[in-house]
Amino acid sequence: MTLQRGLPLLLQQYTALFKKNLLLSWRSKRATFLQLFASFFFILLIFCIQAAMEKSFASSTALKTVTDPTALISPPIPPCEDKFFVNLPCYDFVWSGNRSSKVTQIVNAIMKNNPGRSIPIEKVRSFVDPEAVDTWLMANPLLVPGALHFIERNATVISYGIQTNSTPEMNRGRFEDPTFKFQIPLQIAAEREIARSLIGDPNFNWVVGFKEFPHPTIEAIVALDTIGPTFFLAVAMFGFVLQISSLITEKELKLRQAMTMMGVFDTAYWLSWLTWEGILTAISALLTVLFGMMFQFDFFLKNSFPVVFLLFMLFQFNLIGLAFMLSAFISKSTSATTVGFFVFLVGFVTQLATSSGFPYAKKYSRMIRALWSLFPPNTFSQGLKLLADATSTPQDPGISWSKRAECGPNDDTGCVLTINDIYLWLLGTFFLWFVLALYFDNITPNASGVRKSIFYFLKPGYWTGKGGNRVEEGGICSCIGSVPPVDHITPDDEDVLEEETLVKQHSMEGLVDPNVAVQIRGLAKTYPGTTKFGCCKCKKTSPFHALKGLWMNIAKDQLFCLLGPNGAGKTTTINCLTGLFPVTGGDALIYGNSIRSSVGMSNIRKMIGVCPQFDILWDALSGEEHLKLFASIKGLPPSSINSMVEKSLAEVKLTEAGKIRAGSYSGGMKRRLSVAVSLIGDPKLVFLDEPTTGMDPITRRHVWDIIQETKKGRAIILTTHSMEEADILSDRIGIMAKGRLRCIGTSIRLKSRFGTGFIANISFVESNNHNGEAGSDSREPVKKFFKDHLKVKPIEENKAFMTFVIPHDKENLLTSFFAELQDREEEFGISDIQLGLATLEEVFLNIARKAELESAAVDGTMVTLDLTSGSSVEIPVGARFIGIPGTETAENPRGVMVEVYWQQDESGSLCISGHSTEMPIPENIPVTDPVAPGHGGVNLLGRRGRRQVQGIVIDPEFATFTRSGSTSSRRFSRSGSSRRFSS
Ligand SMILES: Nc1ncnc2c1ncn2[C@@H]1O[C@H](COP(=O)(O)OP(=O)(O)OP(=O)(O)O)[C@@H](O)[C@H]1O
Repeated sequence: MTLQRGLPLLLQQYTALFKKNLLLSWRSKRATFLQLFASFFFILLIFCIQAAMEKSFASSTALKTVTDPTALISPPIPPCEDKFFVNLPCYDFVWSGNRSSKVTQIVNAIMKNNPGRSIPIEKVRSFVDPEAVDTWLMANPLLVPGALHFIERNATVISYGIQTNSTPEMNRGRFEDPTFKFQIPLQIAAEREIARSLIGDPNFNWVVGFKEFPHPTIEAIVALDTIGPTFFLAVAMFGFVLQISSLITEKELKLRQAMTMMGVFDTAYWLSWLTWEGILTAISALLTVLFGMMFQFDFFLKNSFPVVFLLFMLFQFNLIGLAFMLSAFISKSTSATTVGFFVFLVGFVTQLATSSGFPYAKKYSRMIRALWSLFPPNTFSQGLKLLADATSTPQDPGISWSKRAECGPNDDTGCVLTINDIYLWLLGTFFLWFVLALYFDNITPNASGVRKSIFYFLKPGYWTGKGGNRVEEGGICSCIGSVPPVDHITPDDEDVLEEETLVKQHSMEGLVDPNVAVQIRGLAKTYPGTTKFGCCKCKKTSPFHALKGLWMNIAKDQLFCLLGPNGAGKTTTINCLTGLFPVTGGDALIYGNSIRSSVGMSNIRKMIGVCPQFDILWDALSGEEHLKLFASIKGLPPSSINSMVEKSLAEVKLTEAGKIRAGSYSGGMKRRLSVAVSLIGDPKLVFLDEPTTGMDPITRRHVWDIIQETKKGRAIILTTHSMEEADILSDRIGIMAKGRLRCIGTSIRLKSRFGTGFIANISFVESNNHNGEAGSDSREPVKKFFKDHLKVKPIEENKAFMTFVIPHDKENLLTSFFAELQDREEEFGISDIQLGLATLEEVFLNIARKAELESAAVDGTMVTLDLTSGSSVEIPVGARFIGIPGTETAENPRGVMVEVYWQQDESGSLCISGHSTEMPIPENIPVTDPVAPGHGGVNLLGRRGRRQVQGIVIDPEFATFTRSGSTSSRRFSRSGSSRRFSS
């Protein structure tokens, strides 16, 4: 099948990714609804706030057109309780000058003649002079709204003064003007009653009226002006947070990494997000303007539609660019809301400063304005201000499209920025964010801690596609220490050495065997140690050699199984081969393409399929959609995608579930889908990293069938922790430990070379009373037969069967031995004889133990073996047979020993699971102590502070003893390759 390349592939990827984005938004309806319709709720809120404000200012005639103003005629002195803020009991007014009887009469007349209400005596208080009033006021705050001070100068002159608080008061949105409410009524009353007193006519008519000018509406209440910037920033935050969260989720779940492995173009990835977010932003801005018009805001009605729409759209689009850039620095999708909240808070504060005039006025320097305008909420806030100013009074016509580059009539900033300038700023800063987003995306470490160099764009190869995609490790702010070289160790295993020699020979001769799919040439990977400089401390990690030089060939049409304990370097090998990690040394050729060259790697990506250890799935997409997406990314011809996807789903038995979202799949279904993804596009080389993890036995068998089927015509590299899986599926197995290949070959070869030997299972006929003998006695002859001929005892026995382990060195005796045993089956009461090789699990454990032992020898790692006898000895990690010092007796002149059983803990390290019963150390067994010379009885300080004895290490090569029981339960599986001797 010819895969798409170049521009058609870019377009195909772009379309598929765009569709993926659309589906993700569609599937998270609530979030998308909020992103699009949040403006409705905020505009409704602004509308309500505006209505409330208009209500509280209803008495203000500035908000109305006044053609026939009504006069305010001789307003009465109001009761003091009407004052907004007053302490009770209060006084309607106080006065001074009470030594004058004339003045007292005048005040009495004021109280009596107050229009509409006589003022009672207890509501008025008199004083001698103004100083006495001041002293009283000082001691009794908020008890009276005003004071009158009278002085009788002579018979025809009475002076008066008024004392009131002139500060207007606000209470719950109402406004109290002390001049009109208290001062003027007091003034009119005082003047009226002084005049009547002087004239001597108590009914003298004294009427004073107040009337404002007729006027049109002078001002409008624009709530949008004050709260608009904050509210619209909040609206834009929904899109911002969702965008950051989508991008980071794809990074966090390594979906981005998986797409990269499949050869996605960065351009297609970013453009697909940009277009989709552009569409959402445009719809959201359009809805904002329409809702604003629906609620009859002058801001939206008077300013021309494109002017307002463009401001909202460019602002939200700009924030999306900012989200792209910030996403490069965030590694957890849960942080998206925190980042959104932080940006909102900063925006809120800077918008407050902007609305107070900073720095968009001539008095501020251009530089400050430019820096301030980099943050989108600031320019947006200024844009809103310009549009709000242009509609602040009913007479203002708003800004039309043609006048967008002109300063408005109400512009009090000295015209430093027009709405058109704001568009240009928002557009310019968007491109700045976008370019920075691409740059930081490349130079900040991805989920695997890999990034490009900070000057990657300066390398010509980056632009020509020939190089420049090289990746390195460590954070931008971390210094990578020098990487110590890996010592080359000649493998001690003959098969590994042979493989290495063959590959080296091919490599030197420049030969590539046509049957070889992958040739690994001394692949080495060292994770660099880094030094991170924090504010108070310096964090150092040392370099770690994860791969120490791998040499091997993996043939076409072959399934190669890579086994090894946790941390052996299997995933690292796969990550290096798939180009996710840069290699430190060596190389690998995949169908002749070097993984060290970018061109080679881009060719390799087209011919590989990868099923990583983790599931590369979007919860919201169905199985079918996943396969279609990855098929498009790989460049399958569009016409073949549907049929290919159907076939793949059928292969992994997901046809029924194909339309269901992957989020509701079980763990096994997800793994099967990941396997299907790796096989899409008929890749020539497939990497399966623990593909059956988490599957039930039935599903696992099914996936094995799929793998068996797909083996034809392609190479598969499989890693697994299931020995059964490796045994069944693999053509060849390599076992790695501590970054090195420890053995390589077919399953049978490994079992025969590294297993304990042969396992013989003898089953007995049901009647245990054969030949008249009873109970276990009936089996004694069989035991004796094994002991006499092969010198082995049973490792397990019960009524029905016995199990013997026969060492390899007895192999030449086996044919005649089993022939005789078969002949005497009836005599021994045997119903079935099975002979098998040791299991792969045993091989694996032996190799892992050996590697641990080696590493313990280098590191000197010792552990304490607590013996059932109560004593304890220090032994090297991984040692199998241990002699106990000080146990020499006349009967056992060499002392006793135990076999130590090991298992791996959660971190993959070996730990003791038990030991056998003590047995005599046979004659002529060499004993070695790899850790401390002068073995046997070296005294060490034990973990409880006691002196502890170091055990004697006995070389397992010579330790061909039979086991006679153990302190831990050990089961020997009777599966594996076996020869069957059946009666
Ligand atoms: N990015 C990294 N930085 C530093 N060390 C790492 C990094 N990735 C892996 N390692 C180390 O490299 C070693 C090999 O890891 P790797 O994941 O290849 O092992 P593995 O054989 O695949 O193990 P498993 O069976 O658990 O998947 C481990 O000790 C691991 O801690």
